[in-house]
Amino acid sequence: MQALSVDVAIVGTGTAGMAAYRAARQHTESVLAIESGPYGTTCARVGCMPSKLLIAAAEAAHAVQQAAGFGVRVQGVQIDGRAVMQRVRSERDRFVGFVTESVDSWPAAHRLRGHARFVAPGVLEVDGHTRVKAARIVIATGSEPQIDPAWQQALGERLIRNDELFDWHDLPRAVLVLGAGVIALELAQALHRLGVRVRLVGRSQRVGPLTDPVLQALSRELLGAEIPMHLGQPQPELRREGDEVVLRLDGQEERVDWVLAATGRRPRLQGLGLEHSGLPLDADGVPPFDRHTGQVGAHPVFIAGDATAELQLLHEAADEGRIAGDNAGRWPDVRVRPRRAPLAVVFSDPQIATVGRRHAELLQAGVAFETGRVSFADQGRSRVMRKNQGGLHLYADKGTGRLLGAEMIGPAAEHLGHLLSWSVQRGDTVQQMLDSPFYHPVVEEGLRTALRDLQRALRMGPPPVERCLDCGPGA
Ligand SMILES: Cc1cc2nc3c(=O)[nH]c(=O)nc-3n(C[C@H](O)[C@H](O)[C@H](O)COP(=O)(O)OP(=O)(O)OC[C@H]3O[C@@H](n4cnc5c(N)ncnc54)[C@H](O)[C@@H]3O)c2cc1C
Ligand SMILES: NC(=O)c1ccc[n+]([C@@H]2O[C@H](COP(=O)([O-])OP(=O)(O)OC[C@H]3O[C@@H](n4cnc5c(N)ncnc54)[C@H](O)[C@@H]3O)[C@@H](O)[C@H]2O)c1
Repeated sequence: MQALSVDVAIVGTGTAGMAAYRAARQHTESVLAIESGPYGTTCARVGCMPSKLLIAAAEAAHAVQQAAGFGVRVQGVQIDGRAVMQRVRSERDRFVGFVTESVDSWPAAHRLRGHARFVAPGVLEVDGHTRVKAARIVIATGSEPQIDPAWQQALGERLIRNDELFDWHDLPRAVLVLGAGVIALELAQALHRLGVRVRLVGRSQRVGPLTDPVLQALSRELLGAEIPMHLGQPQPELRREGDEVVLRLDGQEERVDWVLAATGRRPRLQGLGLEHSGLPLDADGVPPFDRHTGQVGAHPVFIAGDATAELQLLHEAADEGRIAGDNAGRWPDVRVRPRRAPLAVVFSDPQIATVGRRHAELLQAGVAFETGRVSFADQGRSRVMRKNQGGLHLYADKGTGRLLGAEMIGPAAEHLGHLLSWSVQRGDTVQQMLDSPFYHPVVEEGLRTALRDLQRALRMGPPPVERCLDCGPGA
């Protein structure tokens, strides 16, 4: 067996691992990045990018189908499933190509292929061919779908994950989506809009990530009006029949080609030999770590990205990788790094965004806060575009009026979410936000209405003017 000794070993070359590699290399040339799967990152290969490519095709189909609402009639619309999937795959491959080019540019001595696992503290064995002694280790192994093994057994290869979906060469006839979280909503709606017969089955009544009860109910109502949903089904009755899966729902049988499991992702830590690492593990088997340094206790081990079981998002993985890699490189001079305000977006239609501290987190922490609300049902620009549905709730600290967080489902949530998270990070007060420019007619005028409502709730401003004409019609 080959024996290597390095300053920093990085397990996993996804987004977090690649960022860790670059940061560690600022301090030492003795870096080894170990990868067991294909290069290219989850985000580019089977996550963010192919899902948004599929959604983009679905948006195009939906826009054509909705054109009649503007008096524009389109006849003979056809969705060419093969062409849709061809574009998804070829654009996906282009994004993956950029990533692999980057990894290929690293010195060969810095790259090792194979599955790494701890055999002792500071020692990794890679596929039985190499033993690596590392002064510092970064765990950046990502996450994997958590799937009920009983479904796997009953459905075999008809039960798929997002990974398989993006390799389709054509759109199927019918798909059952298990779960009502982020992946389920994005993919179920996209497939539905592309003409696939979709059934979404959720175990509870919850739809998507919003925790504010009013907005959670609105998510259920708005998305449930379009995507055929069966909620409150903890044990759906599923059986395989040849190449089909038969689902029994409310006494009726449905036949689908595929069952997409979108039931959450857990850190990919099994098989990593953590029991030999000398690291403490929490009840879920994850090493507790400091999110400002990435360090696990006082050990020379750092963890980053989806492997942390925290926010499973691309920008968080990149930040965590940079922090962990920099600290692994500079160890023992470990530095504390500030983190960004939380921001998460679901690319459903309407989009969903959460910013800063969510409603449930504020309640749980016993924070004294007020809420400002706006409905987009009558918001001017949203109505112009026939996107006038949804709501935005803003939460601000009583006494200081600082924005703490927001939840929304509605038009342009990806953009409003950014404005709001920047304000949360800066510590803006509601008054400072209201003093900022608002153009007319834009969706952001809806945000201004919510800010005015919040200012009134905080008792820091007058009640908002009903149908304020100097704000512009429909603001
Ligand atoms: C369908 C889908 C859509 C998504 N959409 C978005 C989005 O729109 N926006 C967003 O912000 N986020 C999105 N995400 C989340 C985002 O993709 C992840 O948060 C991010 O990719 C995590 O990066 P990572 O580096 O932690 O993990 P990964 O990129 O998965 O990298 C981990 C690497 O570690 C390797 N590895 C694991 N174990 C070992 C081992 N023992 N030895 C060697 N190598 C190992 C794996 O092979 C893998 O290459 C999406 C995720 C999915 C699944
Ligand atoms: N737009 C984005 O940024 C984006 C898109 C896709 C994925 N992601 C990331 O990927 C992560 C994983 O996505 P996800 O949708 O798999 O997770 P999720 O946590 O959003 O949703 C999981 C869903 O599965 C259900 N579920 C869990 N266990 C179940 C069981 N045993 N039976 C039936 N249902 C069950 C839950 O009730 C929930 O509806 C997200 O948390 C997110 O961080 C982000």
